[in-house]
Order: sequence, then C-alpha cells, then structure tokens
Amino acid sequence: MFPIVIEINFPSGTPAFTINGQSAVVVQDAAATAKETAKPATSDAKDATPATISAPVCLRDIEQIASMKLKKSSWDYFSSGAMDQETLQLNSEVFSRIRIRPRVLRDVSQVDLSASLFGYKFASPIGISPTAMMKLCDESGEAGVGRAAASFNQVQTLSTFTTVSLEDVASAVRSLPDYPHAKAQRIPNLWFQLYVVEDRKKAEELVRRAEKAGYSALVVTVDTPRLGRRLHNIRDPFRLPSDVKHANFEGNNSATLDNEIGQGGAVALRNNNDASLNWDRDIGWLRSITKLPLVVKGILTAEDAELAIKAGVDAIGVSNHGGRQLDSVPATLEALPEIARAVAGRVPIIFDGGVRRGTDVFKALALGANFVCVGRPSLFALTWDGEEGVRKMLDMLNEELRLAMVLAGTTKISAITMQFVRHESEYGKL
Ligand SMILES: Cc1cc2nc3c(=O)[nH]c(=O)nc-3n(C[C@H](O)[C@H](O)[C@H](O)COP(=O)(O)O)c2cc1C
Ligand SMILES: CC(C)CC(=O)C(=O)O
Repeated sequence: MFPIVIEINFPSGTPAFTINGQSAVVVQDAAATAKETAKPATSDAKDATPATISAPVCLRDIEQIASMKLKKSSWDYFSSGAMDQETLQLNSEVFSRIRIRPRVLRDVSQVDLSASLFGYKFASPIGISPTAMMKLCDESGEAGVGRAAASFNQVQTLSTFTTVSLEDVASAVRSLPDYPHAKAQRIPNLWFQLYVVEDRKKAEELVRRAEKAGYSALVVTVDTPRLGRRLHNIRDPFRLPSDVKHANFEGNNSATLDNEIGQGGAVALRNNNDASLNWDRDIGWLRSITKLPLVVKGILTAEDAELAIKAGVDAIGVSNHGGRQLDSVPATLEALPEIARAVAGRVPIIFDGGVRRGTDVFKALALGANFVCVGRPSLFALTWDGEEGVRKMLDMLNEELRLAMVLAGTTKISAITMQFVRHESEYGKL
C-alpha cells in the first residue's frame, strides 16, 4: 500500500537492493537509530538524525521524521523519559528478548484481527494511549488522532490535558463520513483518561462531560501522584504557544491551568492532580459515580492488580507511563506475566509501553494482554502527516500484526497464547 522506497542521505557507494520489485537504498538500521532517539536528546534533534526518510515504512521511520520536524523542546517533551531513562529504553528493548515459536501448515489464509472489549468489537486489539498536548504536533491535534482511530474502528484514549476539548474531539469523530455511531449515545472508539483533580466536584464534572459527549470508558491514571523527573524538560522547558490551550479547562470548567509547561507538565499536574489519591477512598468513589467501564492505568504489580479487581474495575491498565514516571521500574512487558497470572482472566488487561512493531503487539498478547496501545507513535505519526499519518501508522501496525500471525501460524487474536513465545534464556540453555 505504501511505496517501499527509503531514501537515505548517506555516503556514496552504499549497496542498493530491491524489495517487492522496487529499488531501495537502506543504509541505516531504523531499530538501531531508534535506540539513539530514545536516548537523551542533548543536542538539537535535527543534528542527531543524519538520515532523511521520505517514505516511512515502519513506526521507527515515522519517529525519525518527527524528530526532525518537531521543535526541539516539543521533541524533548514527547520523546523523553524520567532520569536516566532506563525504563524508557527497557520498555522497547525487552521485546527483543522474547522469541516467537512459529507453527506451520495451519491454514493461515484467513486471519481475523478483530478484538472485543467492553461489549464492542474493534478492528484490531491495537489502540492509542492518552498523551497530552497533541496540537504541538499538528493543528488537528487530538481530533485528528481520534478521527484516524475511529475511521479504522480502533480506540483513542483522550488525555485530560488535551489541546482540543473532549466535546470537540467527540464531534469530530461523530462527523466522520458514514461513521456508524454518529448518532449513538456512546462512541466505542473514544475513551476518556482522567487525572483526578483535588476538587472532586471538578473531577466529577470532567467525568460527566465525558459521559455526556459519548465517551465509552473511563481510564483513571494512578501512576502520577507527582510528575516524574524528566531531565530534558528541566533543562529545556517550554511554554504552550499562546494559541494552544489546555482545552478541557476552559469555559465552564473553572480549574486553573498555567500554560507554563515547564517540566513537561509539572505545573499543570501540580495544580490539578491529587497526590492523596488512594484505593479505599477514590477508586471506590469513582466506581460509584459512573456506569462507564472503569480502567485503572499504571499497574505494575500483582498486588495492585488484585486491589483493582477488588475495587470493581473493568480492566487493568499495565503501564509505566512510557518510562516517564519512576525510573528503574520494570518494563511493562516484564511486569505483564505476573499481572496476567494474578488476574487470571477475571478482567481484561490493557497494555502499553515501547510497542513499535506488530511482533511487539503479538508478544504482549501472548504474555497476557487483551488490548495493546501505543502512545508516542501517535504523536510522531500526527507530526509526520496529520490525521492521515496516524491512519498510515495504524495501518502499518495492523498489517505487521497480521503478518506476524500468518507467519507464526495463528488466525485469531484469542489464540495468541504463551505457547507462541519463549524468553531468549530458554534457548540460551541449549
Ligand atoms: C508526551 C506524553 C504525554 C503523555 N500524557 C499522558 C496523559 O496525559 N495521561 C496519561 O495517563 N498518560 C500519559 N502518557 C503516557 C501514555 O499514556 C502511555 O502510557 C505511554 O506513552 C506508553 O508508552 P509508549 O509511548 O512507549 O507507547 C503520556 C506519554 C507521553 C509520551
Ligand atoms: C500534562 C502531563 C501531566 C501529561 C503527562 O502525563 C505526561 O507528560 O506524561
């Protein structure tokens, strides 16, 4: 579907070769480059990436383009993690320690990527995690990402800190041509992420607005009593441009928000998040005020998964906030098996962190996830080519997952189990 031509400005004499009958010159391994880009962007990102990719063919290519297009302070905010970024790097790295055990001769002529959650059937088990301030990537902001996800019947979770209001994103999705849920009460493709603000009336007001606008699930983020320490954003703070606003806090919602982003949102969060949040008082309260499916996002241990189930949540969000909160916590893929064992199928598991390949999605599903989301790739795709860029990114990831299934010998998402994977150490023993 996409032209497989990668143009890279590199020293002359580089061997050219052909993919699918089209010539290509590939001189730099995008995965290796990705490790670079995940590292501290101490210099201007433009200088840090010598390659120029004109037609990206995978998510790492898109990331490279975004690193060149974004303002340095925005790139630093989006790409970076906390402190030494150990967890950030680990999130992606650990996928390569898992091997897929392919089975053959199993009739893989028909593959069904669809997955169901909260009573809705989606085109694939891949969704988009909440990330703040998307208008820094493209004018369409969260509306562009929402439309892209919904046009593919996939899910976008909207952050509390969006730059398009939650109502406007819902309207943008409803107005998609031939959108099947245009007039329905609920929009299956939109979930709302909540940071619980200190004033519970304001938190409840956000929940009511999300319900009224048609959001179909509520995702409460629990790993952010304070913002993690992100060194790049401390060294190189930025302000939201004057024409870009934290759109959910304007108008009839009186929560005050400073547009000074400073440490990647520290001011926004300090003014608006409640560090005293706890299981007994707050998750029970949230459960009691809404009938929407409730997801707790930011679970990394079996103990907390158990508490979440006791509190009556509808899904567990296994996430370390993309390595942006406490550095040195495990990669989400490392935490997933203990959580999957504890949950034992009682509620679905929604996973994110470091997913950049269809094979990453396959591995997370095999290790116990029911739904797999990407955060940064949506920001980078939006930067690359707006709404259309997000569509292309989702298409690449869906097709990579489809191919992984075909080549691993399975045709249904629910059939992707532990049988298909082994940790590299198992092979190392031979
Ligand atoms: C720039 C940025 C902003 C984010 N904003 C939020 C947010 O507002 N709410 C939230 O729950 N998580 C937020 N996250 C965390 C993501 O939801 C998600 O957990 C993480 O990005 C997944 O890792 P990935 O980027 O490697 O896919 C943010 C992440 C990034 C990179
Ligand atoms: C505005 C911030 C609190 C958004 C966020 O969660 C993040 O930057 O990781």
